[in-house]
Amino acid sequence: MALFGEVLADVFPDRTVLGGAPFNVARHLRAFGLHPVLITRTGNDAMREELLAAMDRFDMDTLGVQCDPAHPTGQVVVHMEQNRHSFEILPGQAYDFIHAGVTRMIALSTQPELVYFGTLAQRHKVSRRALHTLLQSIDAPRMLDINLRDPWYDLPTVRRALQRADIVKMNEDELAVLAAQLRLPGKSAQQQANALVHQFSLQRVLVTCGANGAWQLNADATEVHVDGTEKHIQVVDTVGAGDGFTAVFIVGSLLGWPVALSLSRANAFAAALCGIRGAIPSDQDFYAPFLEQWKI
Ligand SMILES: OC[C@H]1O[C@](O)(CO)[C@@H](O)[C@@H]1O
Repeated sequence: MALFGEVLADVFPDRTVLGGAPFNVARHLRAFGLHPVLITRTGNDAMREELLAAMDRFDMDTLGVQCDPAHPTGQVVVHMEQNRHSFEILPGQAYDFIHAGVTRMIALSTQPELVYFGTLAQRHKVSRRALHTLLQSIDAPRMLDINLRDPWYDLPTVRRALQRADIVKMNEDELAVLAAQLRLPGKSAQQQANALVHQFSLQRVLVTCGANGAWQLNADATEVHVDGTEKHIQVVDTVGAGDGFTAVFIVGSLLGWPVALSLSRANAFAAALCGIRGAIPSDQDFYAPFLEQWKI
């Protein structure tokens, strides 16, 4: 698997944790026994050293982590208000300058069976170009994680990303934003997702609804819905819960789990992530009950 986009430091009021959706998804995939290659770029700074050390601890491949001499490793300040959070995403970060030529070499040498990409790393033309090169170099299904981050997206980029995707994941708020901005016909979320599937020739759309579960709509209009997990979790923050969901969904797709099972396992894992600070656990024990229960 190749995952393209940002790696960054999520700076919480009490501590700093590594983050960025492609990194988060890659970290989980590795813990679940897959071999993700993260294509990203960091600064030549202490944060890079921390990231490489963490990736080494997590047994992740660092082949795709480029080094930028002029821009810092990404940072996001996470503001917390009760159980809600907002992101202050800084401009001019190393992940905006992912190099196209290097990306192509990595793509050709890894031959991934799935490519994952999001919208944040497309805010700057340099990384947009690298993503374009990646998608041109590889013939594999493409998963787009919508991840709308105000003010760092625009409609033409989102539209182009949708045109290039086979599978699209978003949360229910993002679907509502897309429905308004793309003027998708239909009153219900399902009708709007169906319009999205047809307008962009998608295989499927995956929509998460937080504690209320998730659903998937396929190109043939069939829908699979699962309720949220009943287990009570003491929420620390919900940052990265969606990325955990995505990772388990990918594992399920690659291992051939029935869709409903993938969705409910993805929900359970995402809920557990809400019980820790930031998007990724610092040690492997966090994954043990899931690995055991899912027999992977
Ligand atoms: O994209 C901005 C933010 O989104 C996350 O990836 C979670 O999905 C954070 O780790 C990051 O700071």
